[in-house]
Amino acid sequence: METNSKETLQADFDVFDISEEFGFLLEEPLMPVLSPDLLSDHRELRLAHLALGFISMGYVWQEGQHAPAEILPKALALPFWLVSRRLGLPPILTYADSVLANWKLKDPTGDMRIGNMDLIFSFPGGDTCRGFFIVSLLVEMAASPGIMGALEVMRAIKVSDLTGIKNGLIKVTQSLEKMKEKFKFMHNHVEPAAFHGKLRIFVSGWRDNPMLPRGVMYEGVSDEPILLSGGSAAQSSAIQCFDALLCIQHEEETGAFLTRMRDYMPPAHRQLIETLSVCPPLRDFILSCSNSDLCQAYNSCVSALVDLRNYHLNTVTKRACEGRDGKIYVSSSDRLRLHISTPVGISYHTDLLSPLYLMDDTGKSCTSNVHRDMKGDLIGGDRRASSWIENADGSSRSLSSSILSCSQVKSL
Ligand code: HEM
Repeated sequence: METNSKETLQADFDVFDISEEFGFLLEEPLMPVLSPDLLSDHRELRLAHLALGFISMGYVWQEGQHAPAEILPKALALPFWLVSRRLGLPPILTYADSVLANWKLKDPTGDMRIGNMDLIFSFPGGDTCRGFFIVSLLVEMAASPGIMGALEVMRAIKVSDLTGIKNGLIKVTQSLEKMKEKFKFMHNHVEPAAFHGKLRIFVSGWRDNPMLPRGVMYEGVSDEPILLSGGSAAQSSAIQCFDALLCIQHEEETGAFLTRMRDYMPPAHRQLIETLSVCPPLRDFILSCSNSDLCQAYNSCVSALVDLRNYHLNTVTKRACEGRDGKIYVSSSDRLRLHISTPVGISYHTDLLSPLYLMDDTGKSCTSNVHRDMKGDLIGGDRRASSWIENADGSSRSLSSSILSCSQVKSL
C-alpha cells in the first residue's frame, strides 16, 4: 500500500498545519486589506476608528519620537481612511476616540466611578495612561448636565423665556464647577514622568510636528503625505459648546486653532457648536433685557468657565510639565499651544503660573517667565484693560472677586 501518496501527505499537512515548502512557517503572513463594509452602525464604526487609531499611533511612534514611521501601510491606512470617511472624522486617533469612546465598566452593574472604570485600549504609561483618559472622561461626563442646560437656553432664547434662560445657565455653571472638581483627580492619577516619558508621544500627531514635518503617507490612499494633529482635549466639543453659548470671543490665532479642532470632532457634536453659534446671541439678548438675575446667571457662567480654564492651565504647567528637577518644561510646540489655550476675554493671573522654563528645539532650557495678558469680558466688565485683575499696588487679586456686581450691570 502506498503510504506516502500525495493525498495522504496533503491530509497530514492540513491536519498539522504544515506547508510543504515552508514547514511550520506561516505563508504570506502580511495582513490582507480588510474591508470595513460589514460595519453597519455608528457604534461599530466608532469602535473600529478607536482600534485603528490606537494601532496607527503605536505603529508611527513605536521606535520613539526620533524615529517615527513616515508611511502607514495600506493594510492599516486604507480601512482607517474608509472608516473615517463614513464617520466624518480624520484618519488619526482623536479625543472622541481615546476619551469619549474608550471606556468600559469593570463591574457592569456598578456605577461610573474611577475605581470601576477601565480603558478598552491603552498606551504605555500604565496607571497614568488610564488616569489621563479616564479623568478626562469624567470631566466630560460632568459636562453633560451643562450641555442639557445649553440646549435649554437655546430653546428658551427663541421664545424669550427669561426663566428658561436663567435655569439653563445655572445648569451650565454647576456643570462647569463639577468639571473642575473632576479635573482635580488628574493630580492623583497622572504622574508627570510617566505622562511625558511614556504616554505623551503616542497621542502626538503629524502636523506642526518637527519630527514629521511633511506628515505621514497613507499608503493606498494618497500619493502625498497627510498632515493631521494629534489627540487633545482642545477637541472637546463640550467646552466649545459653552464658548459658543456664552459668546466667548477668542483671539484670532486661538480662534483659528479651536475652529480647526472642530474638524476632529464627530460631525453631530460639531453641529451643536455651530447651531449654538448661529443662535440669537445670548450676550446681546441679556444686555437688552436689563434683568439683573439674568446678568448674574450669565456672569457666573463666564466666571466658572474662566475658573476651569485657569485651573487647567495651572495643572498643565504645574503638574503635567514638571520635570525631575521641579522646573516646568514646555516644549516649543506646547509653547505655542499653551499660549493659544488661554481664553480671550479672561485674564490669567501671573501668580497662578510658576515660571516656565521653555525648551528650545534641542531640548535645552532657554527662557523663563511667560506673560499672559487677556481681557475680561463679563457683562458689566471693563473690556479695555485687565485692571480689574490687578490691585492698585500691582499685586493680583482673585478673579472671582473681580466679577462686577449687578448694580454695575444695571448701569449698562
Ligand atoms: C494633565 C492633563 C492635561 C494636559 C497636560 C493638558 C494640556 C493641554 C495643552 C498643552 C493644550 C494646548 C493645546 C494642545 O496641545 O492640543 C490644551 C488645550 C486644551 N485642553 Fe487640556 N490638558 C489636560 C487635560 C485636559 C482636560 C481633562 C480637559 C477637559 C476635558 C482639557 C481641556 C482642554 C481644552 C478645552 C483645550 C483647548 C484650549 C481652551 O479651549 O482653553 N484638558 N491642554
